[in-house]
Amino acid sequence: MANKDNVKIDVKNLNLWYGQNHALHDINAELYENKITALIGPSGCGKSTFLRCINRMNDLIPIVNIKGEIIIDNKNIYDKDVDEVSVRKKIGMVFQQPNPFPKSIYENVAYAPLKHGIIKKGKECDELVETSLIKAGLWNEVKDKLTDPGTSLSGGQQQRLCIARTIAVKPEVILMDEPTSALDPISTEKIEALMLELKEDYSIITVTHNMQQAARVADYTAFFHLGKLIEYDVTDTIFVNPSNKKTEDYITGRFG
Ligand SMILES: Nc1ncnc2c1ncn2[C@@H]1O[C@H](COP(=O)(O)OP(=O)(O)OP(=O)(O)O)[C@@H](O)[C@H]1O
Repeated sequence: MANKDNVKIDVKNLNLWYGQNHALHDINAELYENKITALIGPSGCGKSTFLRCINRMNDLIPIVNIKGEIIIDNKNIYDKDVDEVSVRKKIGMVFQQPNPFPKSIYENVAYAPLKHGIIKKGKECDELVETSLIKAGLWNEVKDKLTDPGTSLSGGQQQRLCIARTIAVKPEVILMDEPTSALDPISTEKIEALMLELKEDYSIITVTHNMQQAARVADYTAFFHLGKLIEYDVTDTIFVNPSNKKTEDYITGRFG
């Protein structure tokens, strides 16, 4: 796959084991800046595992063993001198189930930037909360009730709140693990529109079971099967003219 896009994340010979279970096999891929990359494939093929490698979330699981490199801005994030907290600040994550903190809407967005010392309380913080909520497309719906609990919002609003919370720490990459699978079609549409806006500022990697969603939003699509990256290309090629029979079978619904 030859193109002019800038590489943001370079994955080299990545292997991962959960104890004896070899879950990722020799993954090599260049993921691009200001693009949306969709990870697709049947259940258990390793999509979420791969996604979690990109912000070192698998480090939290004791039985995990990882070999290989993930190079972001010329630095392997698995090098010994890299601490995983700084990685997670740079690489934000949005989960399948919206998971606001049991705090107000305002505090959900302000908590991490205050904790990391990115901003001070007061005007600076108010501004960051506002711009993050605007970018997440939620400001107009919540500006008059910032002290209400985050959990009082609808599921779709909660997911946009989680996106605002992620943006507030100024990441460069946003990982999304099935961000719309718990949402209704209208909320899904809003999140997809938001993803297309956000890619102007961030590189987005998203796991999805929804083929239409991948086709609608992703610039690139990676098809995984049994822990292997079978095919990775621009989305149109994957959906219209895949080179691997397994990809074609999956896309056309013959398995998975
Ligand atoms: N925390 C864990 N501990 C042990 N094994 C795990 C863990 N998480 C995932 N696995 C195993 O790793 C393999 C890949 O799972 P993973 O969740 O990455 O797949 P997936 O493609 O995201 O699946 P799904 O679409 O169902 O979410 C599976 O065999 C799974 O059982």
